[in-house]
Amino acid sequence: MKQIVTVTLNPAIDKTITVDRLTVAGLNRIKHVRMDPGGKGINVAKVLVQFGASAVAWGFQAGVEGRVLMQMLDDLNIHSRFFQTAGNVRTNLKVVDEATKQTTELNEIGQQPSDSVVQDFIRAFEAEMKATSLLVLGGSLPPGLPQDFYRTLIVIAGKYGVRTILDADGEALAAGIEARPFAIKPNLQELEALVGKRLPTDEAIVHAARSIHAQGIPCVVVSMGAEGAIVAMREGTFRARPFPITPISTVGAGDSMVAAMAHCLAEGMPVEEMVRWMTAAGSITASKPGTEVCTLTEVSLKLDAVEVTHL
Ligand SMILES: Nc1ncnc2c1ncn2[C@@H]1O[C@H](COP(=O)(O)OP(=O)(O)OP(=O)(O)O)[C@@H](O)[C@H]1O
Ligand SMILES: O=P(O)(O)OC[C@@]1(O)O[C@H](CO)[C@@H](O)[C@@H]1O
Repeated sequence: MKQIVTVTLNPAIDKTITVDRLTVAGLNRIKHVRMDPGGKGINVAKVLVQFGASAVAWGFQAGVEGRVLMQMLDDLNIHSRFFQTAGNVRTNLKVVDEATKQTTELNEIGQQPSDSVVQDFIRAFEAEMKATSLLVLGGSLPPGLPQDFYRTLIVIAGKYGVRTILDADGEALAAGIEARPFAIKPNLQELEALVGKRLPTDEAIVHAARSIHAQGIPCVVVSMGAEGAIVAMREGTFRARPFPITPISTVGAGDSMVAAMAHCLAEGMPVEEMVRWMTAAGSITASKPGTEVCTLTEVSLKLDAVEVTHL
């Protein structure tokens, strides 16, 4: 069976700190700290490993934090290929406010990979596509990489018949879409930025998702936090509503959706089932601390609790 490759060009160590109530411009005493390997493609790989899929995480890494990150991936039994560059992997701070149940994210900009390492990456990536069925591209681009870097990778993957799921935002998403990835998964804010207007109703979101689908993107998934998701595909447009949870940290919820999509595509599952899997995976991850992700058993048990409507 061919593998799934996830790419995290700007990985991170996620440092999640919990405070009773966040006081801006005041002293905050930290109750709890946890560290997780982070970055969108890495989170997708974490879920896929839990699901028993054959996945490899690719990207750039640097410095002491890079070594710590590689050790964290090893500890989670995640196969990886990270190209070493100068500097240090970033640390992204996630501040959980227990009183409001809100998380504030402070993400570093990341480390610029050298040109020669980028060229090495592209060469090896192209070779790897021959053994790959599905590609997941996730997260921000590190400084120095052109905004159309994802488009370049999608074009290379396409030469080998590899389908791509793209989870990015801003210019990287807009440029990536030009290469016609198989799927995109913007959250609502990212979709609004992409279409350049507010989308205040389900009808407006459906219209925007369908119009992007009509531009040649087979699967458009719009994630909407506690409101669930809207999915536009050839088979139809679906509205998914999750079961209620107590959100602990929503960090990685969107990545868990992407991972569930990759899993379902690899398994050739029917579209409506895929919508169920994606929603359940996102919601279970949102109910876990830090950047901890859902497991196969947890998701399987909750599939029937997701409400899916064919619009
Ligand atoms: N508070 C919540 N209650 C129930 N389900 C949730 C909640 N937050 C997230 N989810 C689930 O996770 C999915 C993805 O969430 P969201 O739209 O916040 O993704 P995202 O913004 O891409 O997240 P991230 O970038 O942090 O991974 C939702 O579609 C939903 O199924
Ligand atoms: O700064 P980016 O690359 O946009 O997002 C990075 C990040 O916030 O995304 C993941 C959650 O989706 C976290 O693990 C990680 O810290």
